[in-house]
Amino acid sequence: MNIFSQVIKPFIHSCNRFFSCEGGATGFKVAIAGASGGIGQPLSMLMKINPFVKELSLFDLLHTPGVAADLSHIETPCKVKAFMGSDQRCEALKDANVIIIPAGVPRKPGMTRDDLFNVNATIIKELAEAAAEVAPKALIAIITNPLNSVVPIACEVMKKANKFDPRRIFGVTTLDIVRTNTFVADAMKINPKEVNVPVIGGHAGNTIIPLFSRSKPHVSFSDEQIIAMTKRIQNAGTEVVQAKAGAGSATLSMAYAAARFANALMRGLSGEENVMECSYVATDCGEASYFSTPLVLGKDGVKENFGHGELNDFEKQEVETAIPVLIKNIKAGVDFVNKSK
Ligand SMILES: NC(=O)C1=CN([C@@H]2O[C@H](COP(=O)(O)OP(=O)(O)OC[C@H]3O[C@@H](n4cnc5c(N)ncnc54)[C@H](O)[C@@H]3O)[C@@H](O)[C@H]2O)C=CC1
Ligand SMILES: O=C([O-])CC(=O)C(=O)O
Repeated sequence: MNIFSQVIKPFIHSCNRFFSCEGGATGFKVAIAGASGGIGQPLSMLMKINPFVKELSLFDLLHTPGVAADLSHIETPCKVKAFMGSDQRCEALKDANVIIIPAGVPRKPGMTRDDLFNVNATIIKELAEAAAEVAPKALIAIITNPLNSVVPIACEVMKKANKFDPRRIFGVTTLDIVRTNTFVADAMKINPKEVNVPVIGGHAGNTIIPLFSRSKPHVSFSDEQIIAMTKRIQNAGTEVVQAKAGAGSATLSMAYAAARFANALMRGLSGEENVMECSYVATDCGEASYFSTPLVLGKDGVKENFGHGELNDFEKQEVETAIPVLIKNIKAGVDFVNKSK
């Protein structure tokens, strides 16, 4: 049996949310930092079988030669290269079109995402410094937590290096959308592929704001159902952390979500029109200087930021609650870079 034509190709066609490439397979270099981890390994596999990817550069402090050797046997044209240790960081990222960053520690039960700041802030700072030097035009998709703070860290580093382009740095919030679509589809007893609900704000607790008023298809949930579902989405990461009972946080669903987002970035890069995803980016649309909103993606990253658009009263209240939390999270990231001159 030919695994590629009989298994992977049909799988790719059935997953059009993260494998459609209408613009044609131009062939991009994708670098993954944190490639040996719980997210990094399945994400690397999904990139190896993505038709847009011609070169996959795997970077981590550990184990990348083994991960790369394993992936390199998959029968797709994409070439896989391994880079291990801090002294290979720059070589790994050099001239990448897309850099995806799941490097850093995950939560254990009882921890908040903010508890990861002390370790992960430095990791993001070092990776952003390397990207500024060797891949200043890359689209950078950051997964690492606390997302609300580390995206500002990457942007501040780029500003210092005079390489900042707000269109090119993204906090990946796609897992919140993926979860919302799944939970809505379950409640409506329909196929999740038919559901699309934007999720705005940030990526921690009550900064995660699903917009049921803009759900496609329209949902007619009661106020109680909306409140319960919003709380479940805001707590979904913790739900996985508790279920894994000390063995980390969401990895497989996150790898899926990151693959969907990276594919959207590459669809935009390849010239496809009307590619839309929500992501946490630098913005001047509101009170918080970083906010996740629906975006159109193009050849230079963000082509258009729609802001959060029209909200109902419940959603307005959720945004008001989120803003001071986001402002505090953003300040922590900005201060971290500016204090460690
Ligand atoms: N944005 C989101 O929706 C989500 C974010 N996350 C976050 O993603 C991050 C990674 O999670 P997992 O993959 O489960 O963790 P993991 O511990 O399984 O993997 C992290 C990997 O990063 C590597 N790493 C550590 N320091 C590094 C450095 N300086 N350079 C390159 N690689 C380095 C480690 O060696 C390890 O292989 C965590 O911070 C977690 O909180 C997790 C799920 C969802
Ligand atoms: O909850 C965590 O620590 C990981 C994460 O961000 C998520 O699953 O949404």
